[in-house]
Amino acid sequence: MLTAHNLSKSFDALAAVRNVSLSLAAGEMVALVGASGSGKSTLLNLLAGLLDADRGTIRLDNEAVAGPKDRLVAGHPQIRVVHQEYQLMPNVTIRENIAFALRYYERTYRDQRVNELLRLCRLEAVQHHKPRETSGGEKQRTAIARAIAEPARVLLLDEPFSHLDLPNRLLIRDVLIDLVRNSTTGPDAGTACLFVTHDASDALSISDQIGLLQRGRLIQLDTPRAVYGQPKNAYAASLTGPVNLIRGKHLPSLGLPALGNPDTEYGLRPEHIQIDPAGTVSGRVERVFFGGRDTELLVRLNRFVALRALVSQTDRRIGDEVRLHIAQDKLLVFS
Ligand SMILES: Nc1ncnc2c1ncn2[C@@H]1O[C@H](COP(=O)(O)OP(=O)(O)OP(=O)(O)O)[C@@H](O)[C@H]1O
Repeated sequence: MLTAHNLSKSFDALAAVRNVSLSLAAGEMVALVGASGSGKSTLLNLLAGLLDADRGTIRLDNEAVAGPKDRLVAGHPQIRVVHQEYQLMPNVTIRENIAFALRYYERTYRDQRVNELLRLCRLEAVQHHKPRETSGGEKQRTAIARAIAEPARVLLLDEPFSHLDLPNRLLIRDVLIDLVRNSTTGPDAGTACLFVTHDASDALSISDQIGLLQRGRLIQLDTPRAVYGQPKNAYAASLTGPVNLIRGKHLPSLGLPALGNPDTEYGLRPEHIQIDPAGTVSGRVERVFFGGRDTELLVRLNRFVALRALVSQTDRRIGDEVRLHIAQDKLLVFS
């Protein structure tokens, strides 16, 4: 549906987006993940038609999405964007900000739809406040409510959950999932959503595909399971969840066979290292990170190697000696 082909964008000498191709299908959620400065917002603005690409093309169905230099009004009417700064109108209320997106609709429908969006995004209590009288999370939810007020083909969201507390984060995640999943069966069939996030758990849990950006390049685009289970490199592994990075020369101290170049990095997810009295290596607990559902331990094996292990036992203390079982077949070998 939305297809980008070989997109590139530089700011002077800095190549912010390099030769990126991707496509979004109707009913699909795609998460864009990358380190700060890796080009996520630039790519989002290119896809939205808000920034002119140096090279490459963008198409929505069969129509070219033009950049601002070729349009009277920047952007595309069927592509909605939520920026990191929200861009709310400062002098009108939250309610009026949302209603503005529905200004071409008849009054009764508009009022009813605004009420529905206020309820959906838990904004009823602040509907008569101006943006400056609301919290960061309320502003963020207003920007999202405004973006989803009427059906669109594409939603592009730049860190849509960054200011939300956990209950609101889960709420808005559900709102977006429902909207995107149900869009293919409704009369206005087919919304696709691409969202930028720094949070691996959001990317893994609600997207159909994760795109990983590294210094402007899309280094991996695949399902959450594939990206988490077979990350392309150490950077991809670290962005998608906790990982132990181990140099080849240290593998034997983990009871693993030496592989390839001694300086090559390998990865091991903490959940693949377990406390086991029959385990092949031993170490001393150096830190304990209580996580509610489980606990992560930092276990020092020797001067050079300390491993994070995800364990269900919550009674381990700093200084405890433990034996570890390492799932050898789960060693991440990067391409
Ligand atoms: N208008 C601009 N002029 C010059 N450089 C820019 C401009 N916009 C972005 N950049 C640079 O391009 C690179 C990519 O920026 P971008 O905002 O796309 O990164 P990002 O991945 O969204 O970062 P963050 O996660 O911190 O928001 C950065 O080095 C940034 O400084």
